[in-house]
Amino acid sequence: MGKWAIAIHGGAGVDPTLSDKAQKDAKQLLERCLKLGVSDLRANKAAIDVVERIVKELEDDPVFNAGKGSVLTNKGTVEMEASIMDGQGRKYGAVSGLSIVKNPVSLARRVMDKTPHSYLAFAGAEEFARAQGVEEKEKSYFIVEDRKKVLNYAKKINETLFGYPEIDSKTLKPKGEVPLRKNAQPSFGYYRPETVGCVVVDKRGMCAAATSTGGMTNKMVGRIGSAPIIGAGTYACELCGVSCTGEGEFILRAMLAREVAAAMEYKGLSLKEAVENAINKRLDKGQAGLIAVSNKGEVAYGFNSNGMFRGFATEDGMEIGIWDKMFKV
Ligand SMILES: NC(=O)C[C@H](N)C(=O)O
Repeated sequence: MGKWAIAIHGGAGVDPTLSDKAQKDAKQLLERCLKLGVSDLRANKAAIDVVERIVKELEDDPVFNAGKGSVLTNKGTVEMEASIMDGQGRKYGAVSGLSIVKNPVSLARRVMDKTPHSYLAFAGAEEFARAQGVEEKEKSYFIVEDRKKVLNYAKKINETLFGYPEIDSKTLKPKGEVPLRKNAQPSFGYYRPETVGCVVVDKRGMCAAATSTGGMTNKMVGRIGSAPIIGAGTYACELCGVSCTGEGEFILRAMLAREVAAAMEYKGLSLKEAVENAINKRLDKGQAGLIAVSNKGEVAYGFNSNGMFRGFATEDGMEIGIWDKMFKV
């Protein structure tokens, strides 16, 4: 039997004014999810089942931007999306435009397992969800108060911002100078990214990846980001599993997740080298991060944002971090 490994993220780009309590809540959630993943892996569960289970947990908790607690569109609605990929056979399923499905990642899994297709969106995806009997919730279940405040704030200020301005968490106004986006691309703010993802290699050396998100605050209704797109937000093959987070438009252009796998496959780079290559060379613009595992049981991560909620576990232990440093737990 080979070495298992698991990594999770709760989004790249962290509000610099994030309270200690919010940081603690995020770390506790990451730790709880890692522990669940570790016990599943020790019990010989398959990588694809573990990534689905852990992303479900992350969706159910309002701490991050996925499932309950998703960020809001420019119309104040929720449009969730998710994808899952099994490295064994390179099978993939994705969903977008969900407003009542409790666990988008599980619907993505059903698209992969139970349809001849790979990707369902909006009304068709929700019709499929109903036919499958997956759990649904009222629209209000997904919307938490804090996300409304952030949407109002995003609407009030200049929409062509780059990354995070320093935000005073009480007044929700920028502290000091607001960094203006150079070469503005997407014309919406970038607040509370916090997408979630999980990558796993199980004891048999099988890799899997899953990513789930509400997208970006103030996104146009109908906008699809990187999280559900194969090769951009999520990728898994025989060599590795990758989940990305950050400014979707740039992740899409870079095909960031596939870039890690391709560098390993065709250039023979190690997992760590391939991750560094993707973050440093393929992301010319935009803030993003990613987590990855290899079929040898290695873990790697990288980000060019001011931080990334993340954690990983191997037989050697468990580490969690938000800013530059990782801490053993
Ligand atoms: N925070 C994120 O990771 C957002 C996601 N990549 C998107 O573009 O929707």
